Amino acid sequence: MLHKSPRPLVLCGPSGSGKSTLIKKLFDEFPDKFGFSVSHTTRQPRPGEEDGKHYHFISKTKMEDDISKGEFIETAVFSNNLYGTSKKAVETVINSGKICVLDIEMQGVKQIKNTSLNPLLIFIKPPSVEELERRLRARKTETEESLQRRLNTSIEEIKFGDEPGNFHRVIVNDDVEKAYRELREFILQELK
Ligand SMILES: Nc1ncnc2c1ncn2[C@@H]1O[C@H](COP(=O)(O)OP(=O)(O)OP(=O)(O)O)[C@@H](O)[C@H]1O
Repeated sequence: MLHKSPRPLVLCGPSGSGKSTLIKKLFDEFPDKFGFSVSHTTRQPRPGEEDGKHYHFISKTKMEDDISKGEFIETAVFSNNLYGTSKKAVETVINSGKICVLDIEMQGVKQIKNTSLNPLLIFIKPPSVEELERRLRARKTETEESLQRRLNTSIEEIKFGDEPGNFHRVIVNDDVEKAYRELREFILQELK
């Protein structure tokens, strides 16, 4: 018998809002249930990031070439770098029988709404832009310039997240355990 695959999950939110932290908790608790759609990016790896696990790190020319061949579901320019989800990345997870989890930004969400993927859309919202700045500074992954770019973009992203109808759920990541409980309950309820 054919089984319809469960809806993919999309987590979106400003850089530093806590998407990776929450996704990691979900994978730690349910290693066999969820699988991560590994995005492509032209940005440099951060310390500890593995090619093929956190991202597929790719050159700008190769990525532009693959985009023109129609290999991507969504692409975005963020902080001077290209990001995107390849059709293959999502297929790999779905074919493994797991629920596909995508971490994508605002432009990608707009594009994915026009596909047949029909994902559950979750916005991870920081308690404030000031707190977002504190977290990004504490993470020590950004230069002053890329930090400012991320903070500037976050204002528009938060507006998009708050707009009724754009997401199925908005989760404020104030206390991380509380945010995770809310995420977990929402997902398990929706995917029952
Ligand atoms: N509720 C929280 N309270 C305090 N710090 C947090 C909280 N959630 C996440 N953090 C910390 O904030 C930083 C940003 O979180 P994280 O890297 O998960 O964000 P992100 O949304 O995945 O960012 P990016 O889009 O840049 O990858 C990390 O150092 C993380 O440990």
